[in-house]
Amino acid sequence: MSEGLLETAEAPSPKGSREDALVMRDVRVTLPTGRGRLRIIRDATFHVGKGEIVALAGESGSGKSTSIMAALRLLPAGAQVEGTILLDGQGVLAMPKRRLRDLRAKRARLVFQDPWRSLHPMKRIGAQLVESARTADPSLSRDAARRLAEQMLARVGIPEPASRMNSYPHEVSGGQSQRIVIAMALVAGPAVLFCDEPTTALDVTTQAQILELLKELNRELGLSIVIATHDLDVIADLADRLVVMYAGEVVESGPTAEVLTRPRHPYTWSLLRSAPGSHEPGGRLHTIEGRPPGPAERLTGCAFAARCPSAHEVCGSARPEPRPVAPGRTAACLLAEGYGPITPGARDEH
Ligand SMILES: Nc1ncnc2c1ncn2[C@@H]1O[C@H](COP(=O)(O)OP(=O)(O)OP(=O)(O)O)[C@@H](O)[C@H]1O
Repeated sequence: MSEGLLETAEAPSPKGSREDALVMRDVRVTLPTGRGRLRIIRDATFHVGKGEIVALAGESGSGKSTSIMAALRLLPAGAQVEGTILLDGQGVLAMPKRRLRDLRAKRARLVFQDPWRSLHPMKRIGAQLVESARTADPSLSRDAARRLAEQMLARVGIPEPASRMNSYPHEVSGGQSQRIVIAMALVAGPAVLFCDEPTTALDVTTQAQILELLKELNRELGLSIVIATHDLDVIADLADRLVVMYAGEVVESGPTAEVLTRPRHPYTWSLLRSAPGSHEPGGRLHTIEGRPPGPAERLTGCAFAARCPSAHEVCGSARPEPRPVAPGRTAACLLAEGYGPITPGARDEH
């Protein structure tokens, strides 16, 4: 778990520095299962700059949630995490439990897909907000915490916040609950907000409103946001940078607009092609054929090779490492550098 290299990094590097909100470097996660210990994350490297919104994208099971839980050290008992994780400038993996709890109460907060997971059903909303504020700052008086809670409820768009404080979670809608969960995070004054599919359980209109709220909070408070999603449409408008994951690996990363318009990894290209809204002129929606390899499968080459429209023979036997392919961009594809941008039918061209 060496952090030596990062200590000397001054300017933001492709792999991040202590100045970043989050640095994940060569992170490997294994989990104990009925089938033995399985490797869930393989050498994942990415960073989230201060004030940046970074999306983790990929199909279900690609390792987005596990990466977030590893960053917060919230993985189930028995999980083994190797590599380097710096959250708000602090090494997470060797951190004593008390400091870790402090970090999670104040500086790094998590918003789940299901707001009910964060709200106590039997406690009034106001009491939960006050508790969150006072856990983060025990010097805060009950009155000051209530005022802050009301302010934050208003900030996230809850009408009549003072009277809402007296409601129970079951008395508000799903969209409002998610706003309340975000307010619960905000009263702590966090530096980083982790959002794991924060809008998947919501209807389309509410989804758009929550995403707009996240954007505003990022702009106004300088909040760094890490958002896991399998929905490329969601991130296109929200994220500054995109980290694409496949089978527990980071296969591509870079500024969102660039990655979405000129993907350098065939998986990103396939994902884009399969996204709703990217219909071909005939109106056909594509799906990526086949399935990603599971964590129990032994890989000799590229994890995407079996499904890749551009695969060469070498892809089945050589494992690609993420490499810089343009300023601020990486791709883990043997073809990304030597063969230029990935396009349909690329295999036929070589
Ligand atoms: N506690 C666990 N025990 C065993 N395997 C797990 C556990 N948690 C996750 N996994 C496995 O780890 C892999 C990555 O899961 P993860 O939930 O991180 O993916 P994801 O990209 O967030 O997917 P989703 O979009 O469905 O949430 C999957 O193969 C999953 O089955």
